[in-house]
Amino acid sequence: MKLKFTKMHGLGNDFVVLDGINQTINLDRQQIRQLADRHFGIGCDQLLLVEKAKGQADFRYRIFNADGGEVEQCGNGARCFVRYVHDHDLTKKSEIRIETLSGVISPRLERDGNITVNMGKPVFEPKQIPFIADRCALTYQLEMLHTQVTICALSMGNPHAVRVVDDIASAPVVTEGALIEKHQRFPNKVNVGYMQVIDRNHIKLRVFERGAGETLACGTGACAAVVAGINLDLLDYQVVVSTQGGELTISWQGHDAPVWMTGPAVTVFEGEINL
Ligand SMILES: N[C@H](CCC[C@H](N)C(=O)O)C(=O)O
Repeated sequence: MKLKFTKMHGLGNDFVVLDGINQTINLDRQQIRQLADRHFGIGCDQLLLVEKAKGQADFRYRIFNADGGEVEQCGNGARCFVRYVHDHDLTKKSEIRIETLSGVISPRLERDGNITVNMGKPVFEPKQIPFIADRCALTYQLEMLHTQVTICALSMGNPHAVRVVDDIASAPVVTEGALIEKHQRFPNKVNVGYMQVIDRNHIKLRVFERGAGETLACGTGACAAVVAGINLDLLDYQVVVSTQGGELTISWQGHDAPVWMTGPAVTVFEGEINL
């Protein structure tokens, strides 16, 4: 099967984007893993599928991690999605509504080339983790680590666990992140963010992503970290998030307000692959 694809990234979080409107796409988990493989395939953190909307939105947006699992949300991917549908003449609108497994989000192309996305409302998930939730901070014994770890567990449509650390460079992102990702406290596994607070309007962030490992940037992870930081009274309502791949601007007014994310989206190349 010949498959046309577009290679894109949002701050180095990279994607294979497929047009499921003008070509029929039926990939199984193994085929997605193969496309995402950086040696035997194209290579990406996530595969994004553009489809016709099922409801009133403009498009359906499906997201698959490099391990082949389909997930609820991807923030960097949402910015690439709107850039893609514009560049491929699938829409003339500068703001679109896209259906995801966790609801409808609306990315908007800005005049400066950046993209702003209403990422929806954060949800704190004490109910899913049987521990006493002190605001959003859950302190519990991580059996595998035999240490006391304090995290904020919340959802941006996809699950996130956020830790505040003093030094992002030495944070145990790959070792501890891999353990928390699959910890039994998170029945659907979890994305693990490590946040260093620089000041009330600036953090540094690294994320060990569920189903992909550490990525250069994570959009929903940036949203989750800012929400957690505001909730812990460490941050003001608008924050620059410095990731290894570049900067995102995240804002959240608190309570029932949605989280807003602004950042870039880049097309690297178009290609075709025999699968
Ligand atoms: N690994 C995530 C999906 C991709 C999220 C990330 N790439 C973003 O930009 O939000 C999960 O399993 O929920």
